[in-house]
Amino acid sequence: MKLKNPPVNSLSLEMLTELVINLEKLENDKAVRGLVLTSEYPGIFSAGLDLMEMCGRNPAHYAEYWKALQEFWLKLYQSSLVVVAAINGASPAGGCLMSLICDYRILADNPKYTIGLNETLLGIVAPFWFKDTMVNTIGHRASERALQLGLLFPPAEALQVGLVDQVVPEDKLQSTALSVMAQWLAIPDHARQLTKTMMRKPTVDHLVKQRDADIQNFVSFVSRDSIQKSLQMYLQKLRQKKS
Ligand SMILES: CCC/C=C/C(=O)SCCNC(=O)CCNC(=O)[C@H](O)C(C)(C)COP(=O)([O-])OP(=O)([O-])OC[C@H]1O[C@@H](n2cnc3c(N)ncnc32)[C@H](O)[C@@H]1OP(=O)([O-])[O-]
Repeated sequence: MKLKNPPVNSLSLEMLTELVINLEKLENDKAVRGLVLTSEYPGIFSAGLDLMEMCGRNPAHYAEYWKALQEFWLKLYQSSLVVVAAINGASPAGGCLMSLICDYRILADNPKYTIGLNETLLGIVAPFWFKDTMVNTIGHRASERALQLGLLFPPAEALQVGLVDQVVPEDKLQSTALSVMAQWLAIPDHARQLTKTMMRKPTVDHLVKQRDADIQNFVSFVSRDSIQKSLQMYLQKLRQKKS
């Protein structure tokens, strides 16, 4: 599956909805057992959550957006398919989250392709289920440091901390993803799927139990004037960088 939402594959409401629909289609297709997730635009895997969905909208919109994000996370994190992320570009914040909920991550070796949960740099806070997903991947201490500092790791560091499983030359990314997929598909589906469920259930339950409270929390957080100001300033910085 190639992510294709120009210019930066941000996770807009529409994009999240499409992703969930397409995942469902693939999961219902008995001929499909695995999915390689990559970007149509080499250089950018995904810029993460769409800042335009979080700026200057009303509370009902924020609630709808957050619910769609939760839905996507729940769907992909619990997918019966083997999901390999072939990360061919920058992967900040929600882009990193999307890779973390796959089963295996391969990052193309390019110093510009950084990955991490950088929310604090925007003056916002990664929610507990982003944090849980990261802790499950790289452990508590490394997550605490990465989250507080909003670290975006270049490939060698991402590999060292365990945020990705492999770093390969850019032209080997797709072939590596396919050989990793073959290795995972050699395992009987039912045993692998039950094991995945067993490993991920506590993290899933944590969110499922608090879904509504988490939505309320996001809505009141993102509606604050101070947060709106931080997000606007960050967007302005992105635009200035461009000019
Ligand atoms: C509690 C909440 C938790 C939050 C989690 C998140 O994921 S928060 C998200 C955290 N995400 C980040 O911190 C990542 C921020 N983004 C980046 O760091 C870079 O865009 C890049 C490295 C992804 C690509 O670099 P590049 O030099 O190739 O591209 P460029 O920089 O020139 O951008 C092109 C256009 O896209 C625009 N735009 C960009 N991102 C977003 C976005 N997320 N959304 C919407 N729009 C976005 C940008 O403004 C510009 O628009 P313009 O001026 O044409 O109207």
